[in-house]
Amino acid sequence: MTQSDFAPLRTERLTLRPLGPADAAELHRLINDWDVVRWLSRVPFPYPRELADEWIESTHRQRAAGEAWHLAIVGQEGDKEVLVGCVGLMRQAETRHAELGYWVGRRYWGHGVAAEAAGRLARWGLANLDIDRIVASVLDENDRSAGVLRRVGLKESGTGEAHFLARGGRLPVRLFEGGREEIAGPFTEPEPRPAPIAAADAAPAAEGKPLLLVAACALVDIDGRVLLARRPEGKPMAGLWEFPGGKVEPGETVEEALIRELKEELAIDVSAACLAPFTFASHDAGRFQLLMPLYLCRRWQGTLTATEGQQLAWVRPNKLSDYAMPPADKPLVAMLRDFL
Ligand SMILES: Nc1nc2c([nH]c(=O)n2[C@H]2C[C@H](O)[C@@H](COP(=O)(O)OP(=O)(O)OP(=O)(O)O)O2)c(=O)[nH]1
Repeated sequence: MTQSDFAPLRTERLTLRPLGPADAAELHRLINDWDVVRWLSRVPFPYPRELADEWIESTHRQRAAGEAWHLAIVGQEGDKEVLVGCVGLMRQAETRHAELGYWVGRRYWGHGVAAEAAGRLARWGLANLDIDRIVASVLDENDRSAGVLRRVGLKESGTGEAHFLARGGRLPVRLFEGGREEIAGPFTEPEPRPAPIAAADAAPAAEGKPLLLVAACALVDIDGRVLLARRPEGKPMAGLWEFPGGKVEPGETVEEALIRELKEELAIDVSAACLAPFTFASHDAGRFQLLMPLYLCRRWQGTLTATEGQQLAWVRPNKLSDYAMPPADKPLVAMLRDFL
């Protein structure tokens, strides 16, 4: 397993990348420090030099197995890249959550490095892993780390106990957790555009909210499977699976918008004649009312490609509910399952 199995994640000041054998000496120098280790539950003190090599090796195995993503936090000092600390996500498959952990070398404290790195990895995890929540815990008196978690968007949810290896016993911890809405951003669009129905005599949307018209399509393949696409990191509801499509732009018909979106997102050509109206979603999305006609389409031209790097999945109708989807889509899934 090489470092290239994971594309580095970047933030304004940092790079999060897999650890390599060449990081071991510096990692050991940074972590073999009581002021760092005393806050960490699974790390011994003193920290043996060989453990750095063994642990780095194990991070590759865990990533390959889809169990944990431990990454180096790398910063820039002049034109030199320096190891600053580590950040990790450990997945709990049964409960669809991942535990967030991090540490930063003492000389890099006080610059917001931990929140920047942990926030990036948490958002990446929610958008790309099969998880719905991020959890974390901090030693009771670790206010600094509690502040980091709050900045990432996690909320304090209770108390517990954890074993602290270097302290040789169980100690009280504060528990934190957060989901997509808190960590990856609000579920609503940042700037609701004016309702596409702009005519003075158009019916006002519920409660006078702006209406967001979104065209969506269930592409159905020869085996009766439906295509779902995963909303990428950075968009509202990142990590949820949806029907391909997008907002209807001013001046477009719903079909024109869908044909454009399917071309942009999937590189396929669909003709209006192949778009069969199926049903629609009408959903109160907070600041706007979402109105989403859903079409069925079984014929298209071109090789279906994820042009925006989004994850795609062909899903049997009876498996659709295994995929986390936006709340507006829930009734559509049931209807599709009955129909297909
Ligand atoms: N395409 C699609 N959008 C959905 C579904 N369910 C659902 O709630 N939505 C919502 C999410 C967004 O608020 C809105 C679609 O917006 P979008 O951001 O995907 O649209 P777009 O492709 O035009 O994106 P952009 O150019 O603004 O980035 O509709 C669905 O199944 N498919």
